[in-house]
Amino acid sequence: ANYKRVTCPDGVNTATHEACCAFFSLRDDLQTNLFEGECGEDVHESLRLTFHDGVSFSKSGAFKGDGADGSILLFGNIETNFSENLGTDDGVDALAPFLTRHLVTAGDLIQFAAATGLANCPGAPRLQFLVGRPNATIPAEDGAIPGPADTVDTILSRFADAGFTSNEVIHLLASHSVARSDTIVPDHQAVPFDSTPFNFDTQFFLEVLLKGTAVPFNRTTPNTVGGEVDSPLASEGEMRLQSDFALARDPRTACEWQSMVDNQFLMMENFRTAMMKLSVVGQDTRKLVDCSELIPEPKPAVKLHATFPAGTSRFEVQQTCRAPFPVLRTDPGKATTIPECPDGDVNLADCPS
Ligand code: HEM
Ligand SMILES: [Ca+2]
Ligand SMILES: [Mn+2]
Repeated sequence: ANYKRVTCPDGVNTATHEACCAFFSLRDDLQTNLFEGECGEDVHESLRLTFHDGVSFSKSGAFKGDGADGSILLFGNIETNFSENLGTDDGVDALAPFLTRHLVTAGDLIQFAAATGLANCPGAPRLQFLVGRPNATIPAEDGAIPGPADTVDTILSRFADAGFTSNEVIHLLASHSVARSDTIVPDHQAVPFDSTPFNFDTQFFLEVLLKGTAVPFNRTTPNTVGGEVDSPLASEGEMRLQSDFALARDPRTACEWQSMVDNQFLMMENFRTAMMKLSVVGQDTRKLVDCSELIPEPKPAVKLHATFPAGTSRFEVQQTCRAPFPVLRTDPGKATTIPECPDGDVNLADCPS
């Protein structure tokens, strides 16, 4: 019965299964020495690794690899060079030391770092966490991860081959509510995808639906090769991915996308459920042990309702789904700068650590 708890070798903690014991000290180490209790860059990068590790899997056999097996950490010198994995070397470099300090597998480490770190993001769901993914023995293959310049057809078929429905693809993109690009805008890092990159809120789903007008940093044209299109908040420093733009408007996915605008709890539940799947792609779940008890209770949402950023309104919504659009307030005043640090600071150079 599951009420029996084991005492861990550390003599302090108890757990439902001894396989969970290694994660107490890992959790403290990650929170203290990497995430610092915040929803910052290292949390975002860790969360992104779950995608680049897991979606390399292929049901059809078109690509070799065992999915959420930690291959991107263990074969980082190979996989981080794939063009769609541009920028993942940051997350790999950040997590690698934890692999040597703790007796856990690389696949478990990626999922644990993502779930633990995400709990620092206000409004995030508490993710399931299973233990026991064997270490990857081979690297993933190049070409398996869809990129931001890809068509909706390409993206949906690649995700389908990894085991995901089109609805689940949209659910996973809630991750882009806590996301910034380091590689697409030339000479700029940490360029956000929504106006609240440190909050797991529905602003992302709203803002991607607004009419794009320009690209950030006074450039004249988007980096289309890099998958960039015009953003609605260029003067605030926000950018937009072509893939997000297209998925928000495609007849196959637009209604699923719109359904999460101003629906915090639906977005949380959708993401939690889709992440249960992403975290075990290619794995035999019968051999995994549930250690979800190790995942902290996430910070509550600070902004329950989506708002039109100052200067925008429902007239800028490019709606292709026929369902009624939620009625939202517009932020008062003039457009404000998007914070660059989790503590609200607007200068990247001043972020802690
Ligand atoms: C259609 C599929 C997807 C595409 C084309 C895509 C593309 C991208 C791109 C181009 C970046 C910016 C990387 C950089 O320049 O630093 C990014 C960032 C990010 N992506 Fe995705 N992504 C997709 C799906 C996902 C999924 C499924 C997840 C996780 C569940 C995810 C999580 C993230 C996160 C958290 C970041 C931010 C990383 C950071 O701030 O450092 N993405 N994505
Ligand atoms: Ca956000
Ligand atoms: Mn980054």
